[in-house]
Amino acid sequence: MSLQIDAVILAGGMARRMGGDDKGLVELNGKAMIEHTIERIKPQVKEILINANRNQTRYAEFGFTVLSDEHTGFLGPLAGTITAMGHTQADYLLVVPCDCPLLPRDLVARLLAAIEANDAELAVASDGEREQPVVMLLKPSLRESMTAFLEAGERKIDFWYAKHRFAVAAFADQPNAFVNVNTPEQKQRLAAEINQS
Ligand SMILES: Nc1nc2c(ncn2[C@@H]2O[C@H](COP(=O)(O)OP(=O)(O)OP(=O)(O)O)[C@@H](O)[C@H]2O)c(=O)[nH]1
Ligand SMILES: [Mg+2]
Repeated sequence: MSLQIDAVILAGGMARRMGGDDKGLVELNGKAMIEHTIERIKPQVKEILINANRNQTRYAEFGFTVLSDEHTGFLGPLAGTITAMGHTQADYLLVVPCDCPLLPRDLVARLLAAIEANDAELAVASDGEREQPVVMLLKPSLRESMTAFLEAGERKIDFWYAKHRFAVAAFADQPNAFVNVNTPEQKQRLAAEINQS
């Protein structure tokens, strides 16, 4: 029996560095930023959930369920992850941000392999040097632990998963995999690179 894997794309932040524009919806090379992420992730999972705290109607136009944070007040990516964990029946939930348009096409396969090889509860991606805390595959049953952590006032995902059996999947062979767009300048630079490639 094969495992069911769903994904949540986190687009629930304030995007202050983007100047307040909704980061998932800003245009990058003719598409909304989140559409790049959707294209990379869709072939790898069963269902996609989009986590957004504004412009929900626009996000719904992509054809997936849109969820807003249960814990309101922009408490960070943990809040969006907790919400999605409560809305999936999958064996594993893939968590990715909306602002990494070049995510690996073998992201799920390698995160899952890392979990299985290490008998871990979750796996986090790494670019070979640094862990990418918003890119992980985890069991939805970890929801209670994550909720307790958030409700204790904690916000940092890497501090949370450090308390669990976690594995790291390195993607050193894909140098651009986790290129992250936080500012209009980073967006322009990436657009130019994509056009050249
Ligand atoms: N659900 C939810 N997601 C968040 C929240 N804050 C950040 N995120 C998401 O976490 C990921 C990484 O966050 P950042 O790159 O810092 O995005 P951001 O917070 O919108 O941007 P800045 O305000 O410029 O830091 C992005 O996919 C965000 O959408 C939040 O309060 N709730
Ligand atoms: Mg932020």
